[in-house]
Amino acid sequence: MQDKTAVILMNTGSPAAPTAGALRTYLKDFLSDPRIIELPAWIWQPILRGIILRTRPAKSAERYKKIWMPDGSPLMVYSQKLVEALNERLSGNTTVAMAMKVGAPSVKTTVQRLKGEGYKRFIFFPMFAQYSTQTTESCLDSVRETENLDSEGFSWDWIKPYYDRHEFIDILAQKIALQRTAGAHLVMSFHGIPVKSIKKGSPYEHQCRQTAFEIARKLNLSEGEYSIAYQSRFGNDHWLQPYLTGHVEELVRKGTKAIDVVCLSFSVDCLETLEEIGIELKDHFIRVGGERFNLIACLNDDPQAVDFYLTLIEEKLNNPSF
Ligand SMILES: C=CC1=C(C)c2cc3[nH]c(cc4nc(cc5[nH]c(cc1n2)c(C)c5CCC(=O)O)C(CCC(=O)O)=C4C)c(C)c3C=C
Ligand SMILES: [Fe+2]
Ligand SMILES: [Fe+2]
Repeated sequence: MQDKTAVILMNTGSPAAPTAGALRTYLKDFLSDPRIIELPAWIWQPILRGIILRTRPAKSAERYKKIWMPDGSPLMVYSQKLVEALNERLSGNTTVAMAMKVGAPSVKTTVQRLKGEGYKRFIFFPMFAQYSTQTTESCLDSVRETENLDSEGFSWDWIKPYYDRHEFIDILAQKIALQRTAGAHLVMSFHGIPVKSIKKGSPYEHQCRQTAFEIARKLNLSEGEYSIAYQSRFGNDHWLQPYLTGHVEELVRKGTKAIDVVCLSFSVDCLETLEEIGIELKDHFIRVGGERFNLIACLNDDPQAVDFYLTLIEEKLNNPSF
């Protein structure tokens, strides 16, 4: 009989509550990750502790309050729904759980719990379609830091980025087609990262563009009907361009009055989609002269997405090299 296998969905994680105190703990952890801020600690930590952690927690808490759900942050609520949907479809020796890079549940506590329940094989599934050191690799760092995963009798592997998988493209194209508004320009938004990461060899930009081009091809969109932009710039470094805010201003200047925005770096809706795009960007678009703004939902626990994630999990389960 095969060893009991646990599949662990991974994401960045959310604060425990939409309060300044919880945000301080969360941001301290998040922004101390050398994958996120690639500066030597002796330069970065005084800035983080002396400036950022004095001002950002309260501001971020106000943003989280706007989108917080009765059961928690949208990221955690949708991730939990995904875990439940996948568990309903998997039987026998395989279970699905989640673990977050920052906050709870951590990889360490999740693995400890599952080991206690007799699980021997672990498949980690970073829920990011495009590879980046800031997300995928940061999640894998916490796996590597988890004690005894490589010890006798245990094994682990991970599911690779799926930015160009035809099932993924097909599902997204279908969702976009269903949620589009007539005559609107489609903005495909990806999370930004610093350009210096690309110069060091990150495939992230290439993978984002592949996702976008494949979706555009599937939807038969011509060049003027869609565009790519990068959201959420943090700090003063050069990040991937065009920056989303300036990009929508430019669209309005050129006469576009209606846009649909789809956020393709995220598997589930979160602060960065619901508040940053759905509230802040929408307000900005209307303020600068836009008329119709429509945010297309992430895949979340959509049944077709669940089918696709099952395919990726089953491919890994059946991989004899595991
Ligand atoms: C330099 C800073 C950051 C980089 C680079 C970055 C890349 C990056 N992030 C995501 C996805 C998520 N980020 C989330 C929260 C979050 N991210 C940063 C900073 C960087 N991210 C901060 C400071 C925060 C905290 C929130 C805030 O105060 O702005 C989240 C969680 C959101 C939630 O709902 O809880 C996600 C998801 C991607 C995909 C990405 C690069 C590819
Ligand atoms: Fe982020
Ligand atoms: Fe962000």
